Amino acid sequence: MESYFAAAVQMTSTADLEANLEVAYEFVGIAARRGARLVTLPENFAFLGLEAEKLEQAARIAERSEKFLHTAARDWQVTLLGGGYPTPAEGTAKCYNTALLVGPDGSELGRYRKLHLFDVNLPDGNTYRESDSVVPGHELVVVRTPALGNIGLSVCYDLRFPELYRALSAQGAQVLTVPSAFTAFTGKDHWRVLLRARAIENTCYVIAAAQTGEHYARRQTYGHALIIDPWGNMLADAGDTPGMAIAEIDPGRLAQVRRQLPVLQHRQLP
Ligand SMILES: O=C(O)CNC(=O)[C@H](CS)NC(=O)CCC(=O)C(=O)O
Repeated sequence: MESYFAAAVQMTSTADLEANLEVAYEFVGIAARRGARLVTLPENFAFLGLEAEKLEQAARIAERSEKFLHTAARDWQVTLLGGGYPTPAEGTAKCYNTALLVGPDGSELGRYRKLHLFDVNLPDGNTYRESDSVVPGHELVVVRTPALGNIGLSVCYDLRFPELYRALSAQGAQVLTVPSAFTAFTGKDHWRVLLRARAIENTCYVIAAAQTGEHYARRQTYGHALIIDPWGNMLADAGDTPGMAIAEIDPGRLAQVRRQLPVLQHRQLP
C-alpha cells in the first residue's frame, strides 16, 4: 500500500438516470484531475426516486450503472466505487442494494450487497421501508489491493451496526467505505459521530460519499461527505452542496495509530 488521495463525492441525485450519470462522470473527472486514485460515489448515485419506480427500472439502472462504473474508471484511470444501486435479485420481485468496486483497467474488484435495510419511522413524519423493494445481502466484502490497501465495503444504514465494521477490520480492512444517502434529520445528530466512532474503534480510514439536499417529496439528505483518519480526525468535509471531500490515505499514519492504540490486538470477544 502506498500513500494516495481518495475522494468522497457528494451529489444531489434525482430520478433522472442519465442526468445523474453525467454529473457523476464529471465529478470522477474532477477528482482524478485533483489527484485522487480512489473515487467513491454515494448510495443512489444513479437513481434517487420513488421506491416503486426504482424497482420497476431496476434492471436498466443496474445495467447502466455497471457500464458507467467500468467506463468512468477506465477513462479517468481511477479505482471507482459506486453504490448502492438496485440490482435485480433472482427468484424474487425485489432487488439488492449493490455497491461495486472497479479498478482502473475496468475490472470488477468487489461486489457488496447492503446487509441492513432502512425500515424506520422518523419523528419528522418520513417513513422508510427499504425492505419493500430490497432484499439484504449475506456476505462481507474486503477487497485486497496492492496499491490502495484492504478496502472494506458497506452502505449507508450499515453504519449503525458496529459489528459489521469490527468483522471487516478483523478481516484486515484498513479503509472502510460508507457511501450513503443519510437523511437530513438523522444526519445532523448521528452522521459524524458514527463515522468517527467506526474510524476510531477499528483504527481505519473511513471514506463516506454522500447525497445532499432536496430529492423528491419530502426526502432531504444531509450531505457532509467525509474522509476520516484512523485517529478519528476529520480530514475533509464536502459541506452541504454537491462537490467532494478529498484527503490523503497514508499507510504511515495508519501504522502509527495502530502502534499507539493496538485495540485490534486487544479484542476479547470473537
Ligand atoms: O431516501 C431515499 O430515497 C434514499 N435513501 C436510501 O436509499 C437509503 C435506504 S432507504 N437510506 C438509508 O439507508 C438512510 C440511513 C439513514 O439515514 C440513517 O441511518 O439515519
